[in-house]
Amino acid sequence: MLHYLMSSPEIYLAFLCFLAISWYLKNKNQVLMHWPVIDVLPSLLQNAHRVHEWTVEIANTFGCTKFERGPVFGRVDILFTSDPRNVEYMVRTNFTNFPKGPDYIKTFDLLGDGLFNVDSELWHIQRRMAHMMFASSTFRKVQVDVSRSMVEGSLLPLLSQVARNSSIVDLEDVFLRYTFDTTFAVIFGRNPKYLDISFPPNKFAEAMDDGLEAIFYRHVVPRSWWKFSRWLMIGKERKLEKAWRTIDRHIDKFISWKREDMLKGVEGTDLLSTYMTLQEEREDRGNERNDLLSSGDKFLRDTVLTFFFAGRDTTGSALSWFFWLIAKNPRVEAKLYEELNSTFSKNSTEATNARVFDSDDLKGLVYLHAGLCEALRLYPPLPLNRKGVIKEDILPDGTVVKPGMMIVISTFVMARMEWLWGKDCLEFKPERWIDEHGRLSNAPKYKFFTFSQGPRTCLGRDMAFTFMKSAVAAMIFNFHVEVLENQNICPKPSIVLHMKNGLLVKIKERVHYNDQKKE
Ligand code: HEM
Repeated sequence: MLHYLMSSPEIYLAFLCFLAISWYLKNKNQVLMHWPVIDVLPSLLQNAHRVHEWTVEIANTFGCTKFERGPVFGRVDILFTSDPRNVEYMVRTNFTNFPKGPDYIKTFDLLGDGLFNVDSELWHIQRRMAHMMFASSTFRKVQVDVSRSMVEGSLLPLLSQVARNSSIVDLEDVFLRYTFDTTFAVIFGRNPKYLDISFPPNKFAEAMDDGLEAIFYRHVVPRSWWKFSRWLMIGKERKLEKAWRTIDRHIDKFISWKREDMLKGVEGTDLLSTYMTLQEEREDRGNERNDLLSSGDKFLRDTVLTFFFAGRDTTGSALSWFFWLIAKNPRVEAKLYEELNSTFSKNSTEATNARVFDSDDLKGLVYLHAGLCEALRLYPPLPLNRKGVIKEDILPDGTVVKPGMMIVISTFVMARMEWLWGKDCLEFKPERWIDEHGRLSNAPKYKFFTFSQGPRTCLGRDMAFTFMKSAVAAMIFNFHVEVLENQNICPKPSIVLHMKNGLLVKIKERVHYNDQKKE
């Protein structure tokens, strides 16, 4: 038989094809297929469009920790884990052994040497500086004032207009515009008015989106491939280059504006002004240490871009998923409305006649806080986190990790594990976050990594809650959001958990509001 096959190459080839096709058909429904040489690359490419759902399937099939090797030509050992014990160990207990690593900064090179990217001493210095700012009462007040004025001056008027026209609007687009304006205002001290009923274009926002998209693709294709594309300047890398130039041009302009303001003696309380003032003070003191503050506009560029990247898309994505969950759970919406109604202190605005909540009111809204935490659990805006390894170590589940390995943590998977969150893990239940005394419960915190934990925990968590709460409270109190039926709502394959197709809704003004107007 073998002799016969060898003497007829066509038959031999056909036989090989038959074997390969049968093998493929037999294995094609497997969650992960291992091919010779290219290993799991075809599975990754095949599932890239639904990467978050795929990671859940992997965890359901193989358990919440799985080791894989990349293709031969882009060899990298990857460990996927969603075991909270491992995550806690890496982000807190033995934090110093799990830095972001040099590969991270190369992949996210657009962000330069900003806080998000760097490790060791460079990270310590920046973290201390940024922490001081985020903890200051002045900066907290800026956040409260900015969110209130954006909700009152832009968000509610826009939604009233949409309601009056009975138009259909993509709520995710609205929220990304809202968080663009709020984040921009706290960082640069100006309102760019991206959230407007005319839905204006914005080159800076578009460049940020393109940059994010290219960075995501760097996670899907082998490292050698995206580096080769970069060298040739083709595909997503070309798009990234263009976005990079646009971003730099804009940030240069924002820094110049600020410098002009400072020369005119205009004092700002935004982040950029604060960093620039620190730089000036350093120069005035004649401090010769070659530290970050003396590294000029490059430091300012990397810092403000990092804050912008960290704050805008994450918070916008969280709001979109929250409203989708509310639409699917009218019981929760009713309870939220009840809580808002009993809290509202009479402070309606002249401009819109709509009602916004002040920061003291927002602090006491337990059910609202619980609802947001629950949405952030189910749809973590940063669903994947990456770590490197310095020294060989053993994770709490017994997995050995070695230098050079890439560890990928999925908080999206974590929310979907029955053994961790119970049989109802897929349900949207704000009650999970409230104890028997009606107070916010501490119990779920040890398994909640949406903002990460430990020394590198999110710096903007409170800011995100401020922006989200002001928007959600005013929206639910004044409007009912009706999500259009038959939409395919699913996560977009991206670094940030956006919706793939947006969220189309109609807006209805609440009846109670009209009733009170008549009084
Ligand atoms: C719902 C909204 C947000 C979520 C879910 C979120 C989540 C996270 C996560 C998971 C990390 C850790 C990332 C890592 O270790 O690689 C992080 C870090 C960070 N976040 Fe947030 N974030 C949000 C909003 C914000 C906002 C509004 C800001 C402020 C502008 C901000 C600033 C930062 C910064 C500066 C870091 C880096 C901290 C460090 O490396 O030391 N975040 N965030």
